[in-house]
Amino acid sequence: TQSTRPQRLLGAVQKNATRGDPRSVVQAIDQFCRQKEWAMNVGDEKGCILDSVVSEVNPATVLELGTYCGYSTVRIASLLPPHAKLITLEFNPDFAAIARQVIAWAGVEDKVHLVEGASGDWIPKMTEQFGVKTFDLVFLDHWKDRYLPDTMLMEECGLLRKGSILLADNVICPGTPDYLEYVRSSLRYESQYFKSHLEYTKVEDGLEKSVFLG
Ligand SMILES: O=C(NC/C=C/[C@H]1O[C@@H](n2cnc3cncnc32)[C@H](O)[C@@H]1O)c1cc([N+](=O)[O-])cc(O)c1O
Ligand SMILES: [Mg+2]
Repeated sequence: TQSTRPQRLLGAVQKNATRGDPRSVVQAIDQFCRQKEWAMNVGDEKGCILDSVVSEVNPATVLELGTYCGYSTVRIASLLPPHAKLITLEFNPDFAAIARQVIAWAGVEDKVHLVEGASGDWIPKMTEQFGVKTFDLVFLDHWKDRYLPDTMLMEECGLLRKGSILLADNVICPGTPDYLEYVRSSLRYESQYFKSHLEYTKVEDGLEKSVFLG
């Protein structure tokens, strides 16, 4: 039977990356996406901005919405201090299965908790299920029409504290207009746009970094 793109991406990781070396996994995926098949990873250019925000925040608790194949999961996890926890939500079981293997190949599984399920169902259960009170950093990269409702849900569930950082991918392409309007106009956020390009292309895209002011 035909393989899927995520399966071919995993194959490229197992062929070209060194087990236990997260940066080589990131590099292998970027090479696969540039030379073989485009895939919706945050990519190398926006990935550097992601890296700088993660390093600056030095978070103890991170939530990622939309694991896909685990590219940004591995990128973030490779920069986390010991004992830090990254919870990543993915509701597509096929993508989750690939991501688990990518995360394992990178050797960062001890820092990552991949939850197979929908953000809308799991955000209200974060505290009771994982003992997380608030998130220091949230990376939004799932369906673009879920960014705003899930942000409001995180606020309602008390998962954001004064200083929590939201970092959102694709605010230009494919675009998240309602989310962008909200974080840029709300008095409860201080927002900043990092201009970049859509992964592996010359099309404009960027990341929006929003600090929750409490
Ligand atoms: O559509 C894009 N991303 C959607 C990503 C979606 C991923 O998050 C999961 N998901 C969705 N809601 C979920 C709720 N809960 C859990 N997982 C969820 C989906 O199963 C998928 O694995 C996208 C598109 C382009 N593009 O150029 O077209 C570029 C990008 O960088 C992108 O991120
Ligand atoms: Mg994206």
